[in-house]
Amino acid sequence: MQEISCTGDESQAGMPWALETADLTVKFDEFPAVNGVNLKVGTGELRVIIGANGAGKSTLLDLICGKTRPTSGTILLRGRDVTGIGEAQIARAGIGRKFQTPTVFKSMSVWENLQVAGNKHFGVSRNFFCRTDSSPAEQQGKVIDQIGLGSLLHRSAAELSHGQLQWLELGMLLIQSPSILLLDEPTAGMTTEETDKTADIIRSLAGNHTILVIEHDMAFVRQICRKITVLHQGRILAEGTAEEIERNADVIQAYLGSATVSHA
Ligand SMILES: Nc1ncnc2c1ncn2[C@@H]1O[C@H](COP(=O)(O)OP(=O)(O)OP(=O)(O)O)[C@@H](O)[C@H]1O
Repeated sequence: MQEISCTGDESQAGMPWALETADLTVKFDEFPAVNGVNLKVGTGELRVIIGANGAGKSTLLDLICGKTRPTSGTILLRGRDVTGIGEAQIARAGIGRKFQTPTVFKSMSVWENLQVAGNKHFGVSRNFFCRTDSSPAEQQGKVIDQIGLGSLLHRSAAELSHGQLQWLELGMLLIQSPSILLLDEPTAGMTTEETDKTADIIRSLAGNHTILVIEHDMAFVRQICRKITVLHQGRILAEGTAEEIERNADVIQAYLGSATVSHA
């Protein structure tokens, strides 16, 4: 397994951050759901975002992937200002978002789902979006290994377990070779075994992809052990390792000590 810095504080050696937000804010009817967020994520870093319900985590990802336009502030991808350019263009710039609810085609097999995602990518947007020199077949083989569904390729997606569906959806995203992956509660509803496997998959992807994960399950967060950003009422409350965050009095008061933590 590839070892990367736990903190993400490694020097960028003059290189722009993979992802940087400056004073990022969105207001809904004057309510600031995300409020002046300054986030810096290094290339290949695995960053976890935690916070109580309503802290602004999903809205932050919505802003980064272009689903929601900010009221003010900027979003830079590798130093390029992509603020307000829209979801499709952000995807072409290399950001892939996985939501909680899988959107696979249940009537198709695992293989066919990967084919559809691959064809869409290699057929239409390869020139804009591709981050790999692999052929479509090589890319598909690599992704099948990454998500561990090699023995289920001809199984109908309708027959997959919840965890297997989530991995398939992740594979459909990976086939598009995004440089930045945004994962919204990737272990929601999973068994312990599925959660462990998901941790392995995500850890193995870090380094080659910059990854932002929203997660409530602190045991899982500790397992993937990377720098954590804590959001509270739309603002960054704290950043640090799991150990630092779990000792932080403000975080304990605002989040970890509350009953809103689902699986901690
Ligand atoms: N489109 C919208 N219109 C109005 N308010 C919104 C909208 N989207 C989000 N909000 C509000 O912004 C705040 C942040 O919501 P968000 O979903 O980002 O929180 P979260 O941290 O992801 O919470 P959870 O863990 O429950 O998913 C909440 O108070 C929510 O009600």
